Amino acid sequence: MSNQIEFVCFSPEKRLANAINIFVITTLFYFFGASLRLIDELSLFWPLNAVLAAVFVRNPFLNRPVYYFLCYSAMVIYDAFTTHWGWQSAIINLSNMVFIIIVALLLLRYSRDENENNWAINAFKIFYFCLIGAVLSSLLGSLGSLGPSSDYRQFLPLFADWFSEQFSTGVLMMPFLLMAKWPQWGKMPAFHFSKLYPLLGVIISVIASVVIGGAGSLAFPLPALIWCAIRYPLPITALITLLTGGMEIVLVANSIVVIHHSQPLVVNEMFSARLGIATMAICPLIVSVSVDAINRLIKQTSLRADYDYLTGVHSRSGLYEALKITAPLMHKPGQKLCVMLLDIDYFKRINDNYGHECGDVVLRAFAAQLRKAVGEEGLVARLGGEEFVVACSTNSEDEGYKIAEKIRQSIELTAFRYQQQTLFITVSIGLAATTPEKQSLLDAFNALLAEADKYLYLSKRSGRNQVSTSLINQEDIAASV
Ligand SMILES: Nc1nc2c(ncn2[C@@H]2O[C@H](COP(=O)(O)OP(=O)(O)OP(=O)(O)O)[C@@H](O)[C@H]2O)c(=O)[nH]1
Repeated sequence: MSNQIEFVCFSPEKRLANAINIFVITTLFYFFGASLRLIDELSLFWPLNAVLAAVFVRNPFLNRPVYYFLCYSAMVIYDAFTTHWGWQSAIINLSNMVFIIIVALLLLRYSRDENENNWAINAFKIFYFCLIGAVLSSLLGSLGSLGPSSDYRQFLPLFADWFSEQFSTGVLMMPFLLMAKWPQWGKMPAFHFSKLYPLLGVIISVIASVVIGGAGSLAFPLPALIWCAIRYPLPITALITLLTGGMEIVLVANSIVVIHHSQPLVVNEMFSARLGIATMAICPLIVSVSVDAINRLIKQTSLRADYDYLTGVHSRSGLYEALKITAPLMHKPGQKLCVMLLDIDYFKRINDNYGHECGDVVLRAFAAQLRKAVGEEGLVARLGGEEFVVACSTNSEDEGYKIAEKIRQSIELTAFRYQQQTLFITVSIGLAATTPEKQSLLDAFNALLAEADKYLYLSKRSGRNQVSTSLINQEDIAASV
């Protein structure tokens, strides 16, 4: 579980401060929960357990018996001062501790190492761990509430009340308490009103629950909440979900959302149930739409892995993108498109003699040298291994040949360094050029690449470290370089 907001009041070194703070937080939230209590000593919300479980998860160093004991003491002392003191208080508060300890330990044991991107998995875990914690603590709590001489037929309703409260408060609060982080105001994106649509959707659907009523109306905010999940960061979604869930519980408890009777609109239970089911049915659809969008994004991203990770020059797909988008803007009508295919000579020997890491260093330096020689106007890409391609627009074939020869010479003269070693390499180049008439630059490039490949082969066969091309009188130009 990510530890994004440190609870500044806790630190592994300050044990006394930790003890005092644990005591104070327990007392404060006990007071808060007690203030919200309704009938039968059960509360509508009992935030204390979720808050303390989150404190223990976010500060793993607090997970020691002494701090658990302090929590328990604070609860019992609060009871002693405000209501009653005795075995019933001891058992009921023990049930609180059961929830806190079980949920905290399970989350620490199974979720601590996962990063926050595993939200879906963590959310499931929070759900199940709260379920386990709520069942066990409610068993104890409802027994404690009943007392020895009570009517045991009351046990089930008491357990149901206790359980539903513990479980719902835990599931609603824990995600927010665990994911919350301070907003980074400096990095906030610009505000657009459209960003509020999902939140407005939640508000409108809660209002619809009040107006329409019935059991199904409780599901009305679900699609808008999923919309929030897609549009907002996790902590914000968790906060909105917490507020919406809390609001719904308050509305039902106060009969503002009536789930048993018809409301101002003439509705029956079936109407509400159908609406609720339809609302829920659309949620998987929303999720699937978002998953589809993510998949398309991933596909697009992998297609547009525009740069080679090792050398920083274009990858093959990046080069194609550039030939489609940027190169046509720079290529003037009548200019030549020159394509050079380059292959480092005997590169395998570098790997064999100095290791693969040295090979990587040489590839990186080679690519940098290539970019320098080609300049801003030309495109450089790594096709794979030690094979590179250069595409540039020139005013004549001679100019293309001169660039190729300049590259060849600069590589030959460069001292490549790896650790204490100084290495010299050479490169073989195949060159092809044409004036693209009706063809697109990309089509012309593909045709030239095949031709350049043939001349590269010729360069290799003729002894390497040379430029081969059919275009011009190479000796004349070489002499002029
Ligand atoms: N270090 C490193 N080596 C690579 C990389 N990609 C391919 N190679 C190596 O490049 C070498 C290419 O060897 P060959 O295709 O035999 O060519 P060569 O030794 O350059 O010989 P010629 O091309 O005939 O002059 C192989 O040893 C590959 O393992 C890489 O990313 N890093």
